[in-house]
Amino acid sequence: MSQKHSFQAEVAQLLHLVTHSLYSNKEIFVRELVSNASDACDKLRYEALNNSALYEDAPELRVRIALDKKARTLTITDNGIGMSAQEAIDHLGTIAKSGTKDFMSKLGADKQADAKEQGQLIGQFGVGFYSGFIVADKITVESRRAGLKPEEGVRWTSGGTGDFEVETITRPERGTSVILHLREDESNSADEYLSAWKIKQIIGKYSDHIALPIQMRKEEWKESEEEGKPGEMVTTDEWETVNKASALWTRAKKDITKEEYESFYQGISHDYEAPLAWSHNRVEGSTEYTQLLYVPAKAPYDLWNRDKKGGLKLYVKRVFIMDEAEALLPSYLRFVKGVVDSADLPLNVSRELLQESRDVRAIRDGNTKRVLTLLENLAKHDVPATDASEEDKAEAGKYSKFYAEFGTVLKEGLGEDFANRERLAKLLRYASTTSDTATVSLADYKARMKEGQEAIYYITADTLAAAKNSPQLEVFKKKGIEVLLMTERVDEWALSYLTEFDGTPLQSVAKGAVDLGKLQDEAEKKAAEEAAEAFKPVLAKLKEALKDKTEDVRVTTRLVDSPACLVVKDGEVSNQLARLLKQAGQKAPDSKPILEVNPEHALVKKLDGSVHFHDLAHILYDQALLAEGGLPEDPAAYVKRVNALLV
Ligand SMILES: Nc1ncnc2c1ncn2[C@@H]1O[C@H](COP(=O)(O)OP(=O)(O)OP(=O)(O)O)[C@@H](O)[C@H]1O
Repeated sequence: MSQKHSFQAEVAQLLHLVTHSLYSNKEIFVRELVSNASDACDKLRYEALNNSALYEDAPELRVRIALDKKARTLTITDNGIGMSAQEAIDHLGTIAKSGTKDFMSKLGADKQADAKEQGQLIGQFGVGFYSGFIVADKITVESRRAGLKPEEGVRWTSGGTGDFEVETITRPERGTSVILHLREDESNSADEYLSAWKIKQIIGKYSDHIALPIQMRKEEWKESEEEGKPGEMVTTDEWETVNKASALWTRAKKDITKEEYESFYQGISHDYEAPLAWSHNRVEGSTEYTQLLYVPAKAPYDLWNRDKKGGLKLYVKRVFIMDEAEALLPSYLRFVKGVVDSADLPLNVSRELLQESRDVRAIRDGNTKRVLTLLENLAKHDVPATDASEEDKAEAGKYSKFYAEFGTVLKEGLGEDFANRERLAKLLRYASTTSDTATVSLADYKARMKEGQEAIYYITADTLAAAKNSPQLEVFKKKGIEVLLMTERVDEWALSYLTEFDGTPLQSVAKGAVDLGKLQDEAEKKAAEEAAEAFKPVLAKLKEALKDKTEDVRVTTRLVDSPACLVVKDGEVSNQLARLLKQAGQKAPDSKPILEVNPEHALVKKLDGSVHFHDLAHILYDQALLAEGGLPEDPAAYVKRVNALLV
């Protein structure tokens, strides 16, 4: 008796996408189904650690692929953990991963994305089992969970539209068979997957690294018995292993090709693109492990999400233990993908135990160092010297590409990883008053510093345009002093952890009094002091008029063309960050800014003795706020005041 069930809405949606947008990359279904089969064997091996009876009489784990040209089926069979009827209903009818669910609804809402983009996007999540429907118009799954009786097997059938059927069957052998009934259409393009040669080629491409043997029926050349007729390849009953069947990371580096490294990455990450770089090492010493770490070329759409599970696949002595072992990397490196195989951890290690293990801490430190070294190498060769080797030239541009994708999260490291702060600081890149793109390193900046310059100057703003045109920059521009322009939300927070670089302090040009030190000559200093002295009575009146809005009003030399600007005290959060915090509904410190005025400006000069003093004072303040991207507290009052002066 079979029972009908409906797919969860998201599955139906995913299935629609799978069949409509992945046609350009059909063959990935082999990788996905073989990877599920291999996972099922990993799970069995893991559960059997405590219950060896689960192996029944078949301890040799393997995956078999059988082709039936007449029936037009391709069957992938594993003798792994298998599924009970309820598990088949739960796992093959719903999407458990909440990330994928969110993503599906986002994708559904974004009608702009074309089919190819959608294909690439869903590829990031791994469509998994459902990818079978790219080539099949019906899938039958027959399974029996290890430990259950033969009569407790299950058959799951679906045409990949709204529903699926489930019935109980007798299945003596443990594990799962996924039977794909290949799609029949005008071109019968799915037929190519009935060719053993084709399947072997795909396995070579995606699944060579799978540690289990993947077997297919051996084919042999048979001469024809009839005279004059040509011979042909015939399928024998014998199974042969068609993959290398050794975990890639356990092999020696020199025996692994670039293509193998890349396809291994694609297998574990579901990424369509090749990785940007990788590092593969066997670490010996007090903690022994193998690490294979990849930096992807593209950031996932939810990279910013600090709660997103990142992390590496953890193996202990080649036994798969868990995915997304986040304890193996700090959060700011959550984009790194790869594998760690430890020789020391206990096989029954849990996520909780990982957090406390000293070995894990040593592995995490080791992984962090490796990734930083990898990035440093990319950075070093980003712009190759003219006499660089071909190998070095191949690395050109990779760091810029990396930084554009992942620079923002790397910055989180300043606040998170104190031990590596200096190394991280060297990896940072910013736009500056001499470069619109984020290519200036702190070391480049230092090398270009003016004679007598004592600080690395920077400004934070919402946009590059706002940063570039900010009044606080005027004196720096006039004197030809470079200022770093920072426009990311994380910048100010991150820089609060980096007060100096290589012995030179970092100084926000919007915080504290401007002190150009030796960059200002004596005559300039004297003129400024005199101007301040002469301006004292006006200042006193200004302070009084603006006492509710400002902490202080003072004369400045940082302005050239603008009448006024707002600054905050050293060590306080900038006005811009305070606004961001408020917008995000978070508590922002309620400190008042300091208004700095330019005594040389016509508008400021006009203040003295003006009948409109009060209005002018408020306009000055509101304009300073507008100039840095803020809004007057009472915009209507501002407009009224300006208009009163205009008419
Ligand atoms: N061959 C199999 N043996 C046992 N269980 C399986 C098998 N194939 C799939 N499953 C079960 O079905 C679930 C869903 O599979 P699916 O491939 O859609 O997603 P996944 O494997 O969890 O995710 P991903 O493929 O992105 O890693 C699996 O988590 C597993 O529980």
